[in-house]
Amino acid sequence: MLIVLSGPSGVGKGTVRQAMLADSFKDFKYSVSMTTRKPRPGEKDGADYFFRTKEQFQQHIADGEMLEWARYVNNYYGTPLGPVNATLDQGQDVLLEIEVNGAMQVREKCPDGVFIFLTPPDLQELKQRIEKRGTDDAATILKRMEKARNEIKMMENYDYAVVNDKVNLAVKRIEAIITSEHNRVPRVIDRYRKMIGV
Ligand SMILES: Nc1nc2c(ncn2[C@@H]2O[C@H](COP(=O)(O)OP(=O)(O)O)[C@@H](O)[C@H]2O)c(=O)[nH]1
Ligand SMILES: Nc1ncnc2c1ncn2[C@@H]1O[C@H](COP(=O)(O)OP(=O)(O)O)[C@@H](O)[C@H]1O
Repeated sequence: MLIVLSGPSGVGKGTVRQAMLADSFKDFKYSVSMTTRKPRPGEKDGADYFFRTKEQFQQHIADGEMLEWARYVNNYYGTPLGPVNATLDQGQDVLLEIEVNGAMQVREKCPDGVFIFLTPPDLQELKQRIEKRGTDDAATILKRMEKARNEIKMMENYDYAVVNDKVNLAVKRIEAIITSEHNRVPRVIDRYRKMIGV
C-alpha cells in the first residue's frame, strides 16, 4: 500500500514518522526523497534525503526517474520512482512524506494510495514549532507560514486529516488508519476470489 503523508512545514511529519518506527509500527518503508536544498546539520545523504544539484535533479526528471516532483521555497523536491516500485513489489507498505503538489501528482498516478494530511492544532503552534526547530531563518519561516495557509486549504483533497496535538496520539491515529485501510474489502477481495475460484 502506498501511504502519502503531507502537512505544512514544521507540523511534525518527521517527528511522527520516527515515533511510528519507535512504536514498533515498522511495517512500512520510508521513501527517501531527493532535494536540491542544502543538508541541515546532522542530515545524511541517502538517509534523510538524496542531496543533489539542480542540474542533477533536472536530469533525473528528464530521464523519467521521478514518481513526482515539485518546487518548494526555491528548491526542488521529488520521489525517486525505483525504490517505491521495488518496495511495493515486495509487498511492503511505502510511506511518502511530501508536500501537497507532489501528493496530487501521486493521486493521479496511484489512485488507490492512502492520503493523510497532518494538521497543527492552530497556526500559532505551527509557528512556534518551526521556530523551536531552529533550522530556518526569519525570512524562510515567514515563507513557510504563508505556504502553510495555502497547504491547509488543500486538505480537502486528502482522505484523512490527523491533528498532531500530541505526538503519541497522532501516531495512534495514523496507525489506526493504516490498519483499517489494509482491511478494506477492495484490498483483500482478490485473494478470496482466487480461493473460491471466481
Ligand atoms: N513533492 C515533494 N515534496 C517533498 C518531498 N520530500 C519532502 N517534501 C516536502 O518538502 C517540504 C520541505 O521539506 P524540508 O525542506 O525538508 O522541510 P521540513 O519538511 O519542514 O523539515 C515539506 O513539505 C516536505 O514534506 C518529495 O519527495 N516530494
Ligand atoms: N505534537 C507535537 N507537539 C510539540 N512539538 C512537536 C510535535 N510534533 C513535532 N513537534 C516539534 O515541532 C518541530 C517540527 O517538527 P518536524 O518533525 O521537523 O516537522 P516537519 O517534518 O513536518 O517539518 C520539531 O522541533 C518537533 O520536535
